[in-house]
Amino acid sequence: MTDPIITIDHVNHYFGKGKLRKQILFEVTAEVAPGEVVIMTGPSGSGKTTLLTLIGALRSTQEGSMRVLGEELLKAPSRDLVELRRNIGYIFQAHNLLGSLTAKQNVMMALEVHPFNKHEQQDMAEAMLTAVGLSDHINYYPDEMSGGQKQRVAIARALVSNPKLVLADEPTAALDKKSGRDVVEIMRRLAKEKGSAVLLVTHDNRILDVADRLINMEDGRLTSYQIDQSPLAQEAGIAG
Ligand SMILES: Nc1ncnc2c1ncn2[C@@H]1O[C@H](COP(=O)(O)OP(=O)(O)OP(=O)(O)O)[C@@H](O)[C@H]1O
Repeated sequence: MTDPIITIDHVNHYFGKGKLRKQILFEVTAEVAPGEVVIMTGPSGSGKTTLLTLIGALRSTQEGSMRVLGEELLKAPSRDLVELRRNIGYIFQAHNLLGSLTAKQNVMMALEVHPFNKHEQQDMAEAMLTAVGLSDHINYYPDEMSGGQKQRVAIARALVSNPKLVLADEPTAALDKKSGRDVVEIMRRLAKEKGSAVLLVTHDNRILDVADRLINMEDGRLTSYQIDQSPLAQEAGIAG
């Protein structure tokens, strides 16, 4: 059997010091396999983003074991974390595009640490922007694009290097129904074709069916559920 891309074992996480120290994650245990698309749902403030940033090596694991792409993150030296981050595609809420660069140049930046020449980088960036529906905006600057278009550039940037792991926090929040579906379909295709794992956090019940598996965070504890038992689906009256 192939190794999981993510293995989380009894992870606890705390914010604050001394009397203000507060536990946010409790004994979180989970695995994500290559090629798998996992969607994490859960109420605001339940710890989803905290877990995503721990998995993405953007925050130090404090307790428990966190293995990502074969690397143990607990007590890992920072140079290993830097290396690991190159193999992860991040789509977070603040899309952090560089205003002085065009859409294509922003996407090409993600290829700089990879062994492609300029010409290949340009072709790959254009192909990925086309895949997210931005073929007409390749040379636009962020200021000239809508929120949804900027989000799509950020998604193209995260996916262009075919990362083994994609972590996405509300990737469809700024998108209309069709664009939202398109981008999650692109992520799903990447997972299936390249054996990458995709873990995405969403409140968008229109995309839950894209997942192979659903997990739910509540008060810092993680549980699995079936799509027809989804708390979001039930809320929206689409259960069953
Ligand atoms: N840097 C921090 N310092 C202290 N507390 C924090 C910090 N970051 C998050 N928290 C707290 O940790 C808890 C979990 O936050 P987190 O952002 O992980 O939740 P979430 O499930 O992603 O919420 P949302 O769906 O609103 O994004 C919240 O109570 C939050 O206030």
